[in-house]
Amino acid sequence: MLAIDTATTFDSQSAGGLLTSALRERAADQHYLKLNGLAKSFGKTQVFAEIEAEIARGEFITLLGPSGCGKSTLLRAIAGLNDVDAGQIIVDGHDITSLPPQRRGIGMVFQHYALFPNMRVAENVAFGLRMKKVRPEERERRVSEVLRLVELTDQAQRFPHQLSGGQRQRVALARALVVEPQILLLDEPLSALDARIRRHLRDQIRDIQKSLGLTTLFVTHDQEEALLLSDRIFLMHQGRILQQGNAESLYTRPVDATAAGFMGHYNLIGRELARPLLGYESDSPRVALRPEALYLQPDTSPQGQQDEYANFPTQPLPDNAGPGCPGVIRRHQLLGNIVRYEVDCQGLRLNVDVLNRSARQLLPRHLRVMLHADLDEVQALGGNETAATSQVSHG
Ligand SMILES: Nc1ncnc2c1ncn2[C@@H]1O[C@H](COP(=O)(O)OP(=O)(O)OP(=O)(O)O)[C@@H](O)[C@H]1O
Repeated sequence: MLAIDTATTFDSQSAGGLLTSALRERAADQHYLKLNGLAKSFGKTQVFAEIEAEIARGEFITLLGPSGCGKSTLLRAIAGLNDVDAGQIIVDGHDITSLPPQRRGIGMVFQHYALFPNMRVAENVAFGLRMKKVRPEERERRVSEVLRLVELTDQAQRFPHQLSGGQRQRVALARALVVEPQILLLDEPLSALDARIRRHLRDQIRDIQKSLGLTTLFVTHDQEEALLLSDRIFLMHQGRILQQGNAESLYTRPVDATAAGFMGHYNLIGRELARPLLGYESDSPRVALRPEALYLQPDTSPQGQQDEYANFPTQPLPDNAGPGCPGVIRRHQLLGNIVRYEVDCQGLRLNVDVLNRSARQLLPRHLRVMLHADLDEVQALGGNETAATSQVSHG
């Protein structure tokens, strides 16, 4: 009896202990990389300020924003290539803010692959290990492993000038990975590549990152790339993180007009037009609506051009469709499987996306249409659209 009691007590204590340490570990994993109040200026130019972020172990984060908003400088600061004026960078509980780059355990790939032209692929990849005085047999094992990972085994003995742009960038990636970094930083690694290679390498990077569970920060100004790749996106504007969240929350719930303007080709509509145009009452000064949340129908009023509606693309209206507002097609752009129409309505030019099913269904310029909004998708926006408030939405 006593033995059983003792055993029970012992078990529950050890289980409790295990549980606590598992919880502690999980909590530490959630805050694996912390950026606390980072700020940086070059002379009088403030590049970024008040950067606050918590990144989980294994997360893929994209820093997204227009040119000059401070993405690269922030990434370089995390790598230790730039110092910061204020704030801390914490990795796994350790403050690395003042450590030199080589002691941070961070790998970085730049837009322009800085490979050594006189070294073969395998030597380029082995360089970091050589610097760390890793033994030759271990070096060889790790180089061949990482070359296999980036699918370059067959190119190991080539020189950089004998490789395509995509292959060179994969060498750069292999070079960053071979030293087994804790964090991988990618500064627009795809932007010098053509569209097809870019898509392939993008998928490859994501697969490798997932298979290694590697905490990764990726810089781009391409919103499609950000939406496709990321666990979370940090949308940057003028040196601040304007909004952070997963792709769905950034795309469908922008915090303000700046975020809306950058993320989804949103239509921004002032309060005074929201009612006549959409049939939407708003207390906010502006509302935003994605192009795919607007629907086109033939104009059945006497002014409509009945004989031109024969091939009108059928688009069932959503349950909560607005009453409709007459408009006129001004032009269209073909975006692959989407046709984006510009439609004039109440003095505004609005973007409307329609599935590109058939060339016969393309709507001609000057056609009169009715425009209906999906009222469930209307986003009311705050007043100060350029304010750099940071909203965290893990949604
Ligand atoms: N070494 C430097 N000295 C002075 N100003 C700099 C320096 N590096 C960057 N800047 C300035 O800091 C601002 C942010 O630059 P940064 O390269 O971080 O932006 P970015 O968002 O990465 O832009 P891009 O997408 O064009 O690369 C820019 O105004 C740039 O001119």
